[in-house]
Amino acid sequence: MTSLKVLDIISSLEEWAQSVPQELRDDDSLRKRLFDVVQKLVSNVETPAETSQRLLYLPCEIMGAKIGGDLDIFSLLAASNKPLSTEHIAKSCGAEPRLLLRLLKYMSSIAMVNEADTSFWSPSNITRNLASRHSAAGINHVHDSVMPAYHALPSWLKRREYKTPTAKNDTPFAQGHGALPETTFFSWLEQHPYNATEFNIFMGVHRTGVKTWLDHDEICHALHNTHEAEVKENEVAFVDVGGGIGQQCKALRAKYPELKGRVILQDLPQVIHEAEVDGTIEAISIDFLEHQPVHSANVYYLRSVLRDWPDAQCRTILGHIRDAMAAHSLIFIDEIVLPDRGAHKFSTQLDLTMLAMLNGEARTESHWRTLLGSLGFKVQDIIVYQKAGSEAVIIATKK
Ligand SMILES: C[S@@+](CC[C@H](N)C(=O)[O-])C[C@H]1O[C@@H](n2cnc3c(N)ncnc32)[C@H](O)[C@@H]1O
Repeated sequence: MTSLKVLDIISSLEEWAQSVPQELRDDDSLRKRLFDVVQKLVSNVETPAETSQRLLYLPCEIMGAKIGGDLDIFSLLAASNKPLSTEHIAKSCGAEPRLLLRLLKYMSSIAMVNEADTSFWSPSNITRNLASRHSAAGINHVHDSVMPAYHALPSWLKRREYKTPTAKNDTPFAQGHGALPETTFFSWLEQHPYNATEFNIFMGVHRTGVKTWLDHDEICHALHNTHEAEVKENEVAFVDVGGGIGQQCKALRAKYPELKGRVILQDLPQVIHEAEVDGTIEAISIDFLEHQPVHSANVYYLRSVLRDWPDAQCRTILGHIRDAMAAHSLIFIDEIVLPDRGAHKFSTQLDLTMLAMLNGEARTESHWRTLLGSLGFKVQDIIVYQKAGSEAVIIATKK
């Protein structure tokens, strides 16, 4: 007979599944604890048949999200103050009602939308999470650019005898897309403007809702100390190396409008072309594998850049920066710093994605220290600002 305690816990969880208690909404650390424990519990109680159901049909989830985004179903439902009929949604997105009903039934079975009544639909928590242009860009990027690389990874690893790649070419990405081995993800984007736009939008906001380096006092303190000590009007306060379309430069200017000195965004020409910056930020096209044209800046900042490259290319990129640094310059490496044990799924799945896309890698703390030490950097601090994803800023000077 089932014990009363187990029944009580199940009833509470059933209640919470209907409506999350306010306490959990208000306290993010409690919410995260519940999120982690429920995931662990599911994997501990599932049967072999349930494990198969979960794993074998996993790609259907991203497919469902892609189709829902293509048809604008999520934003339509999220904006509506009453449940919408299948016919109403069909009219709005141009799909055949009979087919749309099948799609919506799948989406509701995984809580991507809510089945309010027979053939009537309302938004769920996931619908709202997926309703923005930014979420759509992430889904489009993974579905259209990343999935072929995931598919190729197992056979690519077998062919390469399960060894860490050392070159930037011959990637699972190139194999999966049927491209020439010398094609890298970044060179491929030049020929695929739609994918480039989705990737750049996704990069700008891929951490929406989570803390960033600018939310952390110790990191900002390091930035400010350098700033007060060294920067005059026309000196360089901050360079975002491989900064994409400029989100972090803009966030920095917004947080510190009084910051003196130039703020510079650097990226490939085709990305700089799409940069969304105003007159307070200078945008410069560079190839960071070739050179670092800005000398003696206060801070050289690299976010999610070095994970894209094997060690050899990281050495080249970092070597150019080191040569451009003055004694007072700091380098801020905003990256995954994996713990030696107990890494979270958010960072290990990113590590495999970097391997599949770019022969890249998420590195452990000891790996970072060895790499930076051998290049003539002195690590001053490693500040973890997002524990689950092991997101940290490594602050270093030139030795
Ligand atoms: C993963 S994205 C990170 C973008 C940004 N730092 C962020 O966190 O949102 C890597 C960036 O490196 C840029 N990149 C790749 N190869 C480059 C190169 N050779 N020179 C300069 N930038 C490059 C890409 O265009 C892209 O914007």
